[in-house]
Amino acid sequence: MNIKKQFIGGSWVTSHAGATRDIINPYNQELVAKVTESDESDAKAAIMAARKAFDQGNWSTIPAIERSKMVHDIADLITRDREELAELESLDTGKTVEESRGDMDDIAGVFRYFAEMADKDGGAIIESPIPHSTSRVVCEPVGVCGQITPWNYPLLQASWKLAPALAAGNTLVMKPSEITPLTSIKVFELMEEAGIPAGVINLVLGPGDSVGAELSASDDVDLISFTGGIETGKRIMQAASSNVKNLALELGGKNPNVVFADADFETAVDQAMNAVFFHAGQICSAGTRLIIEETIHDDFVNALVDRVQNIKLGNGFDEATQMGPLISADHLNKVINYVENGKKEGATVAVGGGRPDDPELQHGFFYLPTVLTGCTTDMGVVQDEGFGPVITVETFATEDEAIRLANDSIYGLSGGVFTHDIAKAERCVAKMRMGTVWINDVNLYFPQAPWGGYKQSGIGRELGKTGLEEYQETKHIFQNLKPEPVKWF
Ligand SMILES: NC(=O)c1ccc[n+]([C@@H]2O[C@H](COP(=O)([O-])OP(=O)(O)OC[C@H]3O[C@@H](n4cnc5c(N)ncnc54)[C@H](O)[C@@H]3O)[C@@H](O)[C@H]2O)c1
Ligand SMILES: C[N+](C)(C)CC=O
Repeated sequence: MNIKKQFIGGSWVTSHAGATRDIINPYNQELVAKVTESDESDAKAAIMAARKAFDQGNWSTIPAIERSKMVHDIADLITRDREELAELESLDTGKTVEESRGDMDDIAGVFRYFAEMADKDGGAIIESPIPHSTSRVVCEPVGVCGQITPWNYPLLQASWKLAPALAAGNTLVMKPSEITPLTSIKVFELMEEAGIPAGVINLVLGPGDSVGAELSASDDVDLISFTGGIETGKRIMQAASSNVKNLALELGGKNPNVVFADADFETAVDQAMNAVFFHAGQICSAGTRLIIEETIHDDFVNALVDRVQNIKLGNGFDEATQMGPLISADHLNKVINYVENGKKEGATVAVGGGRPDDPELQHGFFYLPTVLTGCTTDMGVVQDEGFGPVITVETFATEDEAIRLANDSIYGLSGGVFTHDIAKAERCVAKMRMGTVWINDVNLYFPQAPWGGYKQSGIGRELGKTGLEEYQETKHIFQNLKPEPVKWF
């Protein structure tokens, strides 16, 4: 089996130490690929390549329209190789190929969106309050960007960083999750094919505590953009303080989905499932906290249980499969313990609550879609991000109580409200402390709208205009048109 390599300074190279890592299919634990395993010295080499390319200016100073064209070309290549990319993503993560195909379309859309933005805004003229002067603002690239991504949406999360960084004229070093590097490797091949100059894009493959830590701490990195867990985010924030790097953090969520009794019942049940069981709940914005008006609790839970027990688990490559496995044995154990703790805290398992019996699923990291009732905000299972196919159910009697429960979290990534009463929905939305709130829908995101968290769900916003601005420095340029001595001294 060929060993997949890292990409440094325009060349595909094996790691300095020669170590390798096996990439495993979480559906059956079969070997999918072998990749080179980078270490700190590889990260340093990649940072130096990005630094040199930035300082030479052969990307940052070319006309923005040329950058725009090349970022468009990357989108076209992703569309050309959509099926191959989708299959790689499913082999690596276990998610259904149908979901992966949707991801690839979203990813191509992200590159197109930022390609369009690259040459649209040349800055602004300011009305100077000083006579005989001009004042203007221009945007420049930040410099060398370190980009660290998680395993749950490997290429989607990478695209939210790669596309705006390139559009804005930066150079970069990306480190995907060591568990799921395959689509990132492939997209670096496509970016090379699109003609991105050597040194502008660099890819290192390896663990977070060495390679990722080097990117976060290096004085030659100007910005670190991280998507992943809250504890890692805190470590990166500390490391980034070494040279006061620009910092963007997209962290976890424990997202409420508030359902009022006047909501369309079928839709709310259906969407409560979509909120949490896509990709086996391994979604930062999964609606894992169902908060239902108490008058409909029993009917709602019964309807949910009826449907949840029919979710078809299996191989993501099988058209009939609705939910794949969890990412790894470690993560499966974490979800098992999370539910067991919930039971000890007093939660009741309405459906699921363990591994499936099906002999065909025994080699994969499967966990049954699970509904826990009788939950309260003081429980760990309600407060902690389990990152599995597990939904907790709480009830409320009044609108104020619903909002209080929804906001009772250290996180603030996203939330949903289901009601026919638009005024009530707007009142709730205004009080919900989250970066994204959906009314009568769940889990929607698109390149035009910003994405990010309140509270401990992160710092900054990806996507939208703000997604480009994260990769830009703003410079004010003042010019005195009638210079003469001031004679203050
Ligand atoms: N807010 C969002 O948009 C968003 C999107 C996707 C995932 N997430 C979050 O990601 C988490 C799941 O992903 P994960 O388990 O891969 O997260 P993780 O924090 O374990 O790892 C994420 C990345 O950080 C690297 N890393 C680990 N330790 C590091 C260190 N000390 N320094 C630098 N890098 C380090 C890892 O190698 C990986 O590439 C969940 O909490 C989820 O909510 C958030
Ligand atoms: C940001 N999103 C929803 C695409 C993936 C979160 O894990």
